[in-house]
Amino acid sequence: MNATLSALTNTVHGQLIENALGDTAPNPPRSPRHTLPLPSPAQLRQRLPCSPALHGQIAEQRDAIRAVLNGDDDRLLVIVGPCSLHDPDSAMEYAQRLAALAPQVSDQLLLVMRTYVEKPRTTVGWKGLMYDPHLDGSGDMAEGLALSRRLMLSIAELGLPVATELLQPMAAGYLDDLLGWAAIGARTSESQTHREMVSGLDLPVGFKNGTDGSMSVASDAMRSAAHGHQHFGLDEQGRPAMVQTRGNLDTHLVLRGGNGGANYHAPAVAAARQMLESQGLAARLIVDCNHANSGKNPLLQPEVLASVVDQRLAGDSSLRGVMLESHLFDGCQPLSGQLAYGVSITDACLGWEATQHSLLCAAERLAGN
Ligand SMILES: O=C[C@H](O)[C@H](O)COP(=O)(O)O
Ligand SMILES: C=C(OP(=O)(O)O)C(=O)O
Repeated sequence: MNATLSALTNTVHGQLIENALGDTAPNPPRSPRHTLPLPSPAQLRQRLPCSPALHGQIAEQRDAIRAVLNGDDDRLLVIVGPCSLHDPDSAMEYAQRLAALAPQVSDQLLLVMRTYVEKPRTTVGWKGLMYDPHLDGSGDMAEGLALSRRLMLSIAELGLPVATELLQPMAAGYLDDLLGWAAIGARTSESQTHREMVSGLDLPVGFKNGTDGSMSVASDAMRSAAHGHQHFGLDEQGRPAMVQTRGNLDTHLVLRGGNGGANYHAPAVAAARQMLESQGLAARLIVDCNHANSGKNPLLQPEVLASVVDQRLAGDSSLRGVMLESHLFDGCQPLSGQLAYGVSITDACLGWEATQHSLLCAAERLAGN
């Protein structure tokens, strides 16, 4: 390994780019990139298979989520869990708690676990378990893919529907058979490549509004993804392929706020609904309670959730779901030194106790108690 590569593997995250590109980096690599082989999606699926029973469960969960989003089931969809998974033990402890809560609220809420293994970064930072499972910048993506798939399988085996953000279209084939729901994030809703990918997925997908608050990038995305496409992609064996898709009608808008502030209050929700309807799209909305809707203060998420419940009780049936960023404990921590157990290393989260309390309250209020 040359000196720059070894500096990359030994350096704390956040310093990586500086060390790789900075003036002081010894022996910069001659080639601007270096490649290492990865297994194909088919190889990983064969190594970590989804059993026929689990496959059936996931198909039923997708239909249940579709029924909520279409309004055939008037429960509220709740996509809840860590901003990112970085430690299998705390991820599984969280999943076990959520799986125990799910039946207590299932008359009113359909719980789905955020199982996020890829993180879009504003500039640079840790990009998720799939990219760097050892949390040390070594970028062991082969292990990252396997660990991500193993975790999703274990969470699904607890009976929970699994949700993730699909960020790298080439990586979707390693995991998409395990998903009940997927998001396209605020930074990629405008991307044609992501819209093409969604058009070939057989699952409900939420497009987030842009980081600037623009809702039209998401409605354009919904219209694009509803169409069939022909696009460049990979087949199951990882070979370059022309992919032909059928179009995905199970998409919706996720309101996450933007640079101008929150967009979960009734006037913004009404504007979103009107915009969708004026374009011939179904008015199906999910409110992300964190990000710009909480001003990145995760402890405000219960207030956002309570507002969605108020709006539902006042008769707004376009609000079909919410998303919460929640971990075992409140807050977040930098990725350096000894990490505290159950605390996010990306966006700050709401701790489990407050999460459970707000979901129980929401269920009780929706039940009319
Ligand atoms: O939810 C996650 C973050 O908001 C997103 O990944 C961007 O994070 P960053 O601005 O810290 O890079
Ligand atoms: C990155 C996320 O959100 P957004 O795309 O809204 O910033 C997320 O939900 O993890």
